[in-house]
Amino acid sequence: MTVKVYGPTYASPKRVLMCLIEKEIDFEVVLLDIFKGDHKDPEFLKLQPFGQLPLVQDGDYTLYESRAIIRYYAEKYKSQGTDLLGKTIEDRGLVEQWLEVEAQHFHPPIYDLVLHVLFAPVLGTPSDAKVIRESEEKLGKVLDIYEDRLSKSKYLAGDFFSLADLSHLPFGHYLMNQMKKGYMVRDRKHVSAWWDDISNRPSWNRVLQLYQYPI
Ligand SMILES: N[C@@H](CCC(=O)N[C@@H](CS(=O)(=O)O)C(=O)NCC(=O)O)C(=O)O
Repeated sequence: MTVKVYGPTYASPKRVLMCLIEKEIDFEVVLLDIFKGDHKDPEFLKLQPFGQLPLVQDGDYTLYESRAIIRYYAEKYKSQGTDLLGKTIEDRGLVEQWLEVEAQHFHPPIYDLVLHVLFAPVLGTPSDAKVIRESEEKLGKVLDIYEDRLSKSKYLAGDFFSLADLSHLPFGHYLMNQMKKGYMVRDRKHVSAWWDDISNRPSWNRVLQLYQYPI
């Protein structure tokens, strides 16, 4: 049964697409338009009660929350494609640690920047300069910690590319491209080298080639 990924053009679903490509898992997609409210359609809400993307359907198994989905497939298909979880339980602990750091420390400020810098002008919602300034300050402090970590380790969890690195790509792409805030990465030598390494992976370039961002 082919995995069905809902909402491939949006950022969080791109986490899932990259994981599936790295694990050599076939998939098909279901296009939805957030700007038309497709994600709030009652039929979709029966599958994803929070009305967010992604959702995946794998036969009669349905899953949402992008980070849960990538953990599921990385584990289920551990023996094929790229090993994204490390070799030992200690490796796995560090993969989980940096996945949580991405979700709890990297994502919130960058998500606020995306909303206030990119989406606000399109949606006609407020673009709050104070939120933008504070989010950039918070993100800068997070990236300083990344700079220290990546001065000692090629990737976040160790000397291997993992889900932790992968999880940063969809919103990091916004920072480096649409938001034109690449200086936040380029001003940090080790973060910059790390970003160039992970964002040049064929799997990520395949995702970008297949499914354009909406903004
Ligand atoms: N924690 C969720 C967040 C998903 C999420 O915020 N998706 C956005 C799209 S994107 O920001 O990832 O591009 C969405 O559905 N937004 C619509 C909404 O929140 O109403 C995940 O990681 O799957």
